[in-house]
Amino acid sequence: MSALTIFSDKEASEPQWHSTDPEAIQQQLNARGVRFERWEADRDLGRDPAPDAVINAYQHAIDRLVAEKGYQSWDVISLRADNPQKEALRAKFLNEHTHGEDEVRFFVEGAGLFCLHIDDQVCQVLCEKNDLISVPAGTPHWFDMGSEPNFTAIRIFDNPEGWVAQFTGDAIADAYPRLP
Ligand SMILES: CSCCC(=O)/C(O)=C/O
Ligand SMILES: [Fe+2]
Ligand code: NI
Repeated sequence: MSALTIFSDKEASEPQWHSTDPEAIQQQLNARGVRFERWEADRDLGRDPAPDAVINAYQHAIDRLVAEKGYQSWDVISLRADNPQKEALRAKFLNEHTHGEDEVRFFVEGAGLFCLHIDDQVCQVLCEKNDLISVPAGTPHWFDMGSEPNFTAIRIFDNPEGWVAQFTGDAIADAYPRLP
């Protein structure tokens, strides 16, 4: 179940707010400039889907986002617990970073934890299958896929190059809860 937990960025041990209600989550995130919607990820992709198969299955969703916002490129990130690079990839995304464009992700399988550092708060969004999230350009954030990753997400970019990040060098992520 999707969830949002909000902390102060100075106190990681005691959440200020928590909900699993999609409407309440949406309200809190929208108020901070973050788009959060429940879309329909209803295509059967098999156990380990090839990126092209995921794109083909969800071309209609990509087309909708491109028509709305003019996005220029997209790719698929899909990780399973048997991926030999899972620890390195987990560590990479656990570093706080920003992008020069909105971070648009459509979860079509599994789950992952987006942690958004907005003003003086940290918003931890547990994104699950069906969730569309768009984090404004320049928002410091990190992402936890957990020790046994299991998710497939379509990433949509506002540039032709795809994923480009600037790491902030702030170790804030180390203080906050992670997925098991
Ligand atoms: C579900 S996408 C996770 C990886 C990524 O693209 C990113 O930018 C995390 O912050
Ligand atoms: Fe990111
Ligand atoms: Ni909960």
